[in-house]
Amino acid sequence: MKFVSTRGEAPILGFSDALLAGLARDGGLYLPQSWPTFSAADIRAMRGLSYPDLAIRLLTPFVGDEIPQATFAKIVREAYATFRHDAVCPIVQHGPDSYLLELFHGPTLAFKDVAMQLLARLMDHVLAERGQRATIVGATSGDTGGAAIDAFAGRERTDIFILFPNGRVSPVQQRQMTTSGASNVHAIAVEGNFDDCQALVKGMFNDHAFRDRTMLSGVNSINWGRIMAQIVYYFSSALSLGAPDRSVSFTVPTGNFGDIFAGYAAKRMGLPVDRLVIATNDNDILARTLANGTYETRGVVPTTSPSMDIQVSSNFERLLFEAAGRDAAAVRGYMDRLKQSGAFTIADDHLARIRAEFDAGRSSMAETAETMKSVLSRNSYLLDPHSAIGVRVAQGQRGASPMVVLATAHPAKFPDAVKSATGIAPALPEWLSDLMTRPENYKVLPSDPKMIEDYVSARSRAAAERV
Ligand SMILES: Cc1ncc(COP(=O)(O)O)c(C=O)c1O
Ligand SMILES: N[C@@H](CCOP(=O)(O)O)C(=O)O
Repeated sequence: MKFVSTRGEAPILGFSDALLAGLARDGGLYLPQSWPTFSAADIRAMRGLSYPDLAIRLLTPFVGDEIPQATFAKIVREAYATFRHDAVCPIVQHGPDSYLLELFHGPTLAFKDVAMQLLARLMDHVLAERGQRATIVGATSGDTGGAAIDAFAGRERTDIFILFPNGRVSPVQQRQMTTSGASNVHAIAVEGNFDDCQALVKGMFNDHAFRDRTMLSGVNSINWGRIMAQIVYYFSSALSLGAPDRSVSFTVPTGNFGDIFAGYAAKRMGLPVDRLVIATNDNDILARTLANGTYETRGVVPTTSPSMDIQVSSNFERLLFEAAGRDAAAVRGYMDRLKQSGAFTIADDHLARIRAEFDAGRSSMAETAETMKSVLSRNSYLLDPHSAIGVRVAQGQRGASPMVVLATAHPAKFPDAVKSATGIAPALPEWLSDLMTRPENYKVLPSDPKMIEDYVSARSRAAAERV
């Protein structure tokens, strides 16, 4: 399997190189050159597989022979042994034909663990085989950072630098990033919002001299390895609801568009997915784009679902590439207009293809709080604010297929928002019970590309080896 950039001007890479590259050298995002597909009979034969076995079956076509099958299987099993639920990503029913896909049973209580536990082990393996070190950079609105730090802490071949918006993540999220104590972990509180952090990370990738000197690699969903791993739970949940003999719809709390793009990938691979519904908070750029065809950035508004306080939704570029019939020049045109004027209008035929697969809705902070309260009184189920956005938006959808809402985080990550909506302060699980008293270690830096690069460069062992 080879991987191509959405902008068509970067080298075509094999799996291991795409994994280490993160962002393509032309600023684009890697995608498989063609989608591996599974027939209905293939999918039927997946029924009853454990989550790790399903992951091995679905992901092997992407990995190919670059990692020996037995090694890949061992890595997958180790990654999912870190989860506290036997099913890894269980589904629970919360209404007639309505289900929640619980993605928060990993070490840091958010869906990011599903991909990150696998990605860290895969990168470690590839780096060890090559005898190399890498410098990992990531931007986070709260959950990616904690998951990445948990997965990479203490790993000999990587130094990890996570940029988070100072004062805009929940206290639990902040401490998951700042209390690891591992010497290869560097948490950086940036004076700015998530989009600033993401722009700084992309800027480091686009500075090719810096990129090459530090052996830069990324763990945001710009990395294909992240999306790939997230495909599996679309299959696992749909299989348990009768796929491939029944179609299933999904509503996905969305920010950077990585999670829902994994649902789109699952559909391309043969899973009978009916509708993919984008659920946004007040930062509703994607809901507006689907409604009026213009992708237009506005200022980020802080909300009670901080992980989704995002305007520049990176993975939408992958969808544009697909909707444009994989026309990289069209994607470059859209991205140039975004850079120049903060907006672009999607061509009618591209928009029609997007609307054929996706719907979108928005939940305000008041609606989200009201949903947390009503689901608690109706189902005795405590939602986190991000999952509540999914539930709220799904309520406005009508269709013949069962609706699965992705429950992307545990309520204990956002105790203030949950308490103010429901009166209940959710407790952290026992393995995190001392989190709020552990000593913190992080650096506050301005949103200044040069200062961030200098900070990373001075602490990167991969860069030191190149001096
Ligand atoms: C809890 C939670 N829900 C939803 C999202 C949105 O996911 P995505 O960025 O993949 O669209 C995020 C972060 O991205 C998150 O942390
Ligand atoms: N919500 C995310 C934002 C980064 O998204 P990613 O999926 O591209 O890593 C977070 O919690 O950091």
